[in-house]
Amino acid sequence: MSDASYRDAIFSTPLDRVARFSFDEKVVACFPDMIRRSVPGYGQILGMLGLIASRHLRHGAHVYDLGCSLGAAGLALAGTLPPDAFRYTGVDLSPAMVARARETLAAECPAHAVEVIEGDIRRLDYRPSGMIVLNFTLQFLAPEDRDAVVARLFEALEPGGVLVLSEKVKAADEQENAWLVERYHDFKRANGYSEMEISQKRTALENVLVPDTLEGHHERLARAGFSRSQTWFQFLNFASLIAFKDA
Ligand SMILES: Nc1ncnc2c1ncn2[C@@H]1O[C@H](C[S@+](CC[C@H]([NH3+])C(=O)[O-])CC(=O)[O-])[C@@H](O)[C@H]1O
Ligand SMILES: O=C(O)C(=O)Cc1ccccc1
Repeated sequence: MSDASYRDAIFSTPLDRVARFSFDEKVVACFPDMIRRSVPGYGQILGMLGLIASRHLRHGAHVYDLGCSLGAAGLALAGTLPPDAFRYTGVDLSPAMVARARETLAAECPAHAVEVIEGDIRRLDYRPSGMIVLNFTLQFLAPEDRDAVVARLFEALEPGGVLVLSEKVKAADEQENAWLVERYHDFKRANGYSEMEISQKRTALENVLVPDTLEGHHERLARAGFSRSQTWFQFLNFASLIAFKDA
């Protein structure tokens, strides 16, 4: 097993048939580079997680990071909060991600209470938690599965708990959406992706990453029981929301 991280060149050669995007070994090997060059505001959102936790998390509470990939949210929390401040469970469906996340967290924050489990967030038996992070994960679930998952997360949160939900979003207005998508492609070009990479990845993500509107997210959070939710971050068509469970 290697802990090297590579530049994302997954869609850089022409493919006869572009397969559906999946979180396999090839993606894991270049994931930090891929997400940094492909998700506007990714680093800033992670940087805020520790600050949000230090304001909202009861000392020693449990935190879930659902669709944790390489455990970046766990690393961000451990970088801000002392070892006794929280217990962290990262969950991911991809065995390759889970293996790599375990190695990284063990090496980077050995004093913190962190674990990573391989599992499907649609079927997990959730334990009571003070904070739940869904950082760019809900967008990969089939739209018909999203309501039930968010409702179960509301039930798992303790009174006063928070859900942080980051997502690629679409605008309801067609012209507004087209402008955001075009500027997002400019953002990718500026980060070194070619026309071919942008277009082949777009094809690979069709029906795999299905964005909702921001309004759709707030409505779903309200249906799940959250009395209050707000958008605290947006950079082009990428946004992060926080939802509060009453104390
Ligand atoms: N049903 C599922 N159950 C569990 N995991 C899933 C499921 N479906 C997809 N995943 C996992 O959700 C993650 C989405 S990436 C999250 C980034 C991370 N949060 C980060 O802050 O770096 C987002 C992106 O790559 O744009 C992948 O690791 C999938 O295996
Ligand atoms: O790259 C894209 O087009 C995205 O929408 C973001 C992304 C980042 C990492 C994996 C899948 C999608």
